Amino acid sequence: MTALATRAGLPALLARLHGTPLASWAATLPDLLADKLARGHGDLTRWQAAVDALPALDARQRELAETFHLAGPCSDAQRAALEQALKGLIPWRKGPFELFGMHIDTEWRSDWKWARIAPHLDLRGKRVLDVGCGNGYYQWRMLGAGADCVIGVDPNWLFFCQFLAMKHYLPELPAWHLPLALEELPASLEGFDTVFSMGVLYHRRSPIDHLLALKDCLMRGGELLLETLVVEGDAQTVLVPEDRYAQMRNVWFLPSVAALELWLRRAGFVDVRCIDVSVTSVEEQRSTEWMRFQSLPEFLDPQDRSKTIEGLPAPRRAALLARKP
Ligand SMILES: Nc1ncnc2c1ncn2[C@@H]1O[C@H](C[S@+](CC[C@H]([NH3+])C(=O)[O-])CC(=O)[O-])[C@@H](O)[C@H]1O
Repeated sequence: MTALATRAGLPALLARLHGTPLASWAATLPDLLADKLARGHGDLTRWQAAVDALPALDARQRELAETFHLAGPCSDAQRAALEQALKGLIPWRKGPFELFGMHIDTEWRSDWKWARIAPHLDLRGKRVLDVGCGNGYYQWRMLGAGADCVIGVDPNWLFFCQFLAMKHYLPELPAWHLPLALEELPASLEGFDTVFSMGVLYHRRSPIDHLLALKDCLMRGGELLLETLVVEGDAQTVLVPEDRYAQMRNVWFLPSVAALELWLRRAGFVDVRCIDVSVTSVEEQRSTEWMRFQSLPEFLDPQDRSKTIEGLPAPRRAALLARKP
């Protein structure tokens, strides 16, 4: 097993999943990951070096329930080394993270989204899958909400390395990040109590197939939390952008909440309900020192912030809960 796979905590993951419906899948992961790592990504060596440069620090105080905050003894020299290593993993999109007196001011206030969603969930003792987990920000917050273990999948190698940076300080916590797309999981895993898909559906060309794949990961009675971009309208309203949406190229389907509820029911979910609809503000998504590219303020029409720069409805996101019967 490569050093990176070991650092990703695969041996502990295999031990954790022993005796569960996920055990046979887990057994395939070392080879799968080794194969992925061999093909890697051009920048992976640089990002890996940044993770390797993180100073050894004891995060003896941790707060994951209310926010992400780690603290413990840290000299000025160690804090400078920490900052340099973490800046080697820029851009930081999801967060914020507070560690050893350093604040990573990420592009997104992901804590705001979590505050809207978390009160509607009971994750205590649950085995959770976070599809499109990004850098794992929510995985740590899910543990803070009492989840028993959280596996995230996301094919992005930078986000994988950002996750490893946090795991460096929380090595024994039951969170794992696998650099895989949902489509790379086997059919009918049926091993999770709760599955999250946040910010992924609109990137999929076949949204109903995405819902079916998420259902396949759930045990009977398990719960899906689906969060995605929506538009206003009735059960037959869906926006398909002609080209870009808020400058993003790979956006396909933006349904209304009613249409999304219908899709979920057609995909075989029950107890479908919308728990939140929020228009994304320019305070929630913006450029920062840790993400210097353009962000939402530049993607909206400067004369009319209710529209994107392409003249489409500005980002509005809905979170829905649904159960697998
Ligand atoms: N097929 C796929 N399988 C798994 N992951 C994928 C796939 N396609 C894209 N991704 C990943 O899905 C994430 C979408 S971001 C949401 C992050 C977090 N969930 C959030 O809710 O902030 C979008 C946003 O900013 O909302 C990216 O990290 C992709 O690499």
